[in-house]
Amino acid sequence: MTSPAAYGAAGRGRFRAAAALAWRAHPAAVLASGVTVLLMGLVPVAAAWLTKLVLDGLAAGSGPAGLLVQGVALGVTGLAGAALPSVAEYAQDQSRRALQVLIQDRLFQAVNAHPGLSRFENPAFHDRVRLAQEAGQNAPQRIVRGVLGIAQGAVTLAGFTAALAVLAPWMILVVALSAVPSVRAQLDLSRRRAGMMWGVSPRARRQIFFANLLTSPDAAKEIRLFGLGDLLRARMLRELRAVNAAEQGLARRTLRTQGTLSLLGAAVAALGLLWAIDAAASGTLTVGDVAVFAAAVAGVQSALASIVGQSADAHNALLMFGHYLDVVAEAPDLPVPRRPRPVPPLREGIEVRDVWFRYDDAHPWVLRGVDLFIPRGGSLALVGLNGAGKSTLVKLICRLYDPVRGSILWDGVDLRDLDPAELRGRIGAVFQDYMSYDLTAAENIGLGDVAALDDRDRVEAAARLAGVHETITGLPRGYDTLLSRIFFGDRDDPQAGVVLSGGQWQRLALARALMRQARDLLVLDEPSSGLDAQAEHAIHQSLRRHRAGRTSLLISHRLGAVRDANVIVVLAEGRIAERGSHAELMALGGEYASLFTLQAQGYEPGDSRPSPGVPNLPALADVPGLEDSREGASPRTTTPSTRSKGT
Ligand SMILES: Nc1ncnc2c1ncn2[C@@H]1O[C@H](COP(=O)(O)OP(=O)(O)OP(=O)(O)O)[C@@H](O)[C@H]1O
Repeated sequence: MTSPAAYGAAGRGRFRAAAALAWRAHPAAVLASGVTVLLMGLVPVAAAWLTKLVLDGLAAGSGPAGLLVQGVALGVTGLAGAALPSVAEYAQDQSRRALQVLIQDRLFQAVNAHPGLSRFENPAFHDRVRLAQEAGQNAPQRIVRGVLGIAQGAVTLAGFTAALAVLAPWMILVVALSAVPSVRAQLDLSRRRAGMMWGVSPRARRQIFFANLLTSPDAAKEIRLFGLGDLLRARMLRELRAVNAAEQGLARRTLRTQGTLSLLGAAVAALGLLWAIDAAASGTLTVGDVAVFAAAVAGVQSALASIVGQSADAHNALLMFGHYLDVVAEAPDLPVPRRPRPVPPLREGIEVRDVWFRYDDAHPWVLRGVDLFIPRGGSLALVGLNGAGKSTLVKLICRLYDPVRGSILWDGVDLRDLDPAELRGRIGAVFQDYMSYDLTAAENIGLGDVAALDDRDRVEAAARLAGVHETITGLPRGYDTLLSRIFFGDRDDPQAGVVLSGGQWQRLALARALMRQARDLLVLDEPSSGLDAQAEHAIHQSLRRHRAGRTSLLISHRLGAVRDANVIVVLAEGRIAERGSHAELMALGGEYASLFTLQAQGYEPGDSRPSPGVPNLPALADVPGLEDSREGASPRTTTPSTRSKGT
């Protein structure tokens, strides 16, 4: 557990960070807020004293002329009391808006600064980012407002304490003592609130996940086909109810605590007032004194309550702000060298040297001592069954993760010694799980090379290479057509989206990678899995011409597409099982040969025999629940499939 001293130091650090941010975002608004809240602290004290002076004057028989100054002052105080809160709110809103921009900017700079993928696959990171976003929206503002509120309460408290010191010093002690349990209870509640929010965070995340799933265009088809709507809705509600139950528990505790504290405060005020009335009856206090006494007791209590409430809120905001500071200060998920070596154009090649990798210590090894070399200008194809580790190896070559053991070398230099951004600047890649951006067709392609985003000639050239140019020119606004399933509407509306087919999206993704055609290494992870046979053939012809003389790494389950690679590497369970040219591997008669033969057989009529070395799948009729129940149905046979995830 954190010690109180360490906690205090952390709290002070967070406060300094929040104050510095607020000042940096909008100094004038912070100054204006400070001045207005201090004046607001003085108003009730001034009003009470002026009221006392007016009442005492009236009791002493002064006429309107004698009380003119006090009356005008009382009016000005009332005006200030009415106007200042609006001015303060305006200044605080200005500060809040400026702070939000600054904070979101820093938060997402920090998120972008992670060069790898591991953080994004870690649920705790997502929880922290979500809380950091929530905290970033309002925590610094709450902290600053809390401190200003405390200052305002302190001014009011000092004024009324002075009044009580004159009229009934013992009452200061009674009111102060009655505030002690309030301070403790509010701080306890604040700590519980921060703990509760962290505790329900995974549930809140799941609730958002289910809610998004229910409206996601990607999921809509399966949800309807499999009738998943009610199940997902029930799961969403289960998470929401659990979050609500935790909040409800805290709300009940807050109600109990605050109810008890209010009763205690009312009892103290009632006792004081009884004493004041008695003292006035016996002539110890004037009528004005009674008025100022009643205002002072109420003022001290409400100033104390406000100080305690503002401290608790600021304390809670400080705890939440900790999540933001943690995310912003988090070290990059992959170590980035302080002085990275430059990444010159590839001269010799890329070497994977005895690479072992697993996603974390609890996971099994995905790659087990992989060695390979992609010479400059050469093409290497990776093949293997699902889960063999092909995409993982590609991600390591792009340094989205670091090998657990072994290394990957770019012209003999370990990737760990290079700047990841510079390295990626030398690579063009399309991944199996490519992105479809709700942007125009031109932007979807141009994002492959941000510097050439507006270079229509290059965008078109990449689109032609990927065989998608004709499709795009046939769209209502050609390259400027918005491609989207979210922003969908009237055809004449420039904001309306057009929906593409899966294969068309895949060609766009390929075109995006081909924007980097001049880069040193082109990585194509299943670039054609969603294409029809004709398109696939055309694309591979085009890529073959395009890849000639360029360094490329190709993954495909369609072995016909990789047969002309210089070297084909067969991965099996994270190890290299075979390597060689197509002819060499066919002559070897191993796994590649059996997979290739099997695929070739798929195009021959009437041969459904399983090939050696390829896992055989059960026939559908052998799978429980999938027996063919149709009467007289002829038995069905299934052929083992090597289709990729993307198909
Ligand atoms: N982000 C991840 N976290 C944990 N395990 C992962 C992750 N990505 C992949 N894996 C695991 O690593 C193994 C290899 O996956 P990988 O995607 O590299 O295989 P692949 O050969 O590309 O398969 P496919 O042909 O199906 O695309 C699989 O067992 C998979 O479950």
